[in-house]
Amino acid sequence: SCFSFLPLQLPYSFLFQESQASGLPEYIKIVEVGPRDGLQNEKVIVPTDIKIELINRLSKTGLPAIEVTSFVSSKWVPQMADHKEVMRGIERHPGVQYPVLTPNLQGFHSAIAAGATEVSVFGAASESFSKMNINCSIEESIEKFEEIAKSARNMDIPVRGYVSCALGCPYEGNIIPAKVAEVSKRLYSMGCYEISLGDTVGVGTPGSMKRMLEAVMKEIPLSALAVHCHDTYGQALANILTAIQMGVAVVDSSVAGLGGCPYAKGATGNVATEDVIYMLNGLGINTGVNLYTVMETGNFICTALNKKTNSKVAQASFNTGTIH
Ligand SMILES: CC(C)(COP(=O)([O-])OP(=O)([O-])OC[C@H]1O[C@@H](n2cnc3c(N)ncnc32)[C@H](O)[C@@H]1OP(=O)([O-])[O-])[C@@H](O)C(=O)NCCC(=O)NCCSC(=O)C[C@@](C)(O)CC(=O)[O-]
Repeated sequence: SCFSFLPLQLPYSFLFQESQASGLPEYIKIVEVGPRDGLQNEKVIVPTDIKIELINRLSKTGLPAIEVTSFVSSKWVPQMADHKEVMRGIERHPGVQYPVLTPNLQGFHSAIAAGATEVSVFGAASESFSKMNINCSIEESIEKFEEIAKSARNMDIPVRGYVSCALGCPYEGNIIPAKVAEVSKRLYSMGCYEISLGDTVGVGTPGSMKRMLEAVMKEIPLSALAVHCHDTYGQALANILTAIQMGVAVVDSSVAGLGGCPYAKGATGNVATEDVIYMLNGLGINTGVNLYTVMETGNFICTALNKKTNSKVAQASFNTGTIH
């Protein structure tokens, strides 16, 4: 193509296609979940200094939020056992949020002691998944999250809320949109500033995304919604496009498409951050994130893990030496 000789340093605004597609948000916030969701499923324990360097590199890309680690039981998720060291070891950039996962008060207190200034609680719209993931029912999880929300409020700590299995469950299959809306509403009502709707197994399609969002949007303002898509069935970008066409302006993604949930067998990684940025750049939507530095960071972590990137954009660019 005529762009094949574009120097990599070219301001990427130049690469924006012309139209600001009407009706789409002008700015989309990307929440990078690679260091947590991406790494948690790695079989081999990733050295703590690699995790820290990954986060430090991501902090220089313009990403507004980077999920650092999880304050969960190391018996359940051994990869996150170094949560304190990672939280303490990273360089924090002004203006970047560094949330961490906390399933209960114990996790919340250790997160705060390690210097966390934002936490995420993680519930599910499926009873079976809740049990397998955090060893309690949805109702019991809400009680634990309420305790976190209360303590967090007293300390001015923002709380984000996840709803897993929003488009399907690895154990129960279909999940009805009304259940997703109900759990989302409870998290929002207890003070979660944002609800991230997780397609944990990556089985959703634009059709199920639309039906689910229509139900959730009746209960929660659009400005408080995020989507978190895994790409198991190759539908993640289509699902994200559907969500942003409906006005959702926060998208979770993982550098190099790393990841998978340890309690959702067979589920692959999150949608790759590189691929989301490329799509949004093409739509003329601002993210403030530099695609090249994210690709370099993807290359860093894939080399460290001795893995191939799952980002199509990174594969294409490294194959041709260009970015179109
Ligand atoms: C929630 C628990 C802890 C309950 O686990 P439990 O066994 O029911 O906990 P418990 O309260 O009965 O305590 C048992 C032991 O765990 C310890 N414990 C208790 N709490 C903590 C804590 N916070 N941090 C560290 N240790 C903890 C506690 O101290 C005790 O230790 P022991 O006395 O036996 O030595 C457990 O089930 C767990 O750690 N689960 C991990 C779940 C997880 O991290 N899943 C992956 C993230 S979710 C996800 O990926 C989905 C998402 C968010 O990305 C969105 C999407 O894609 O859908």
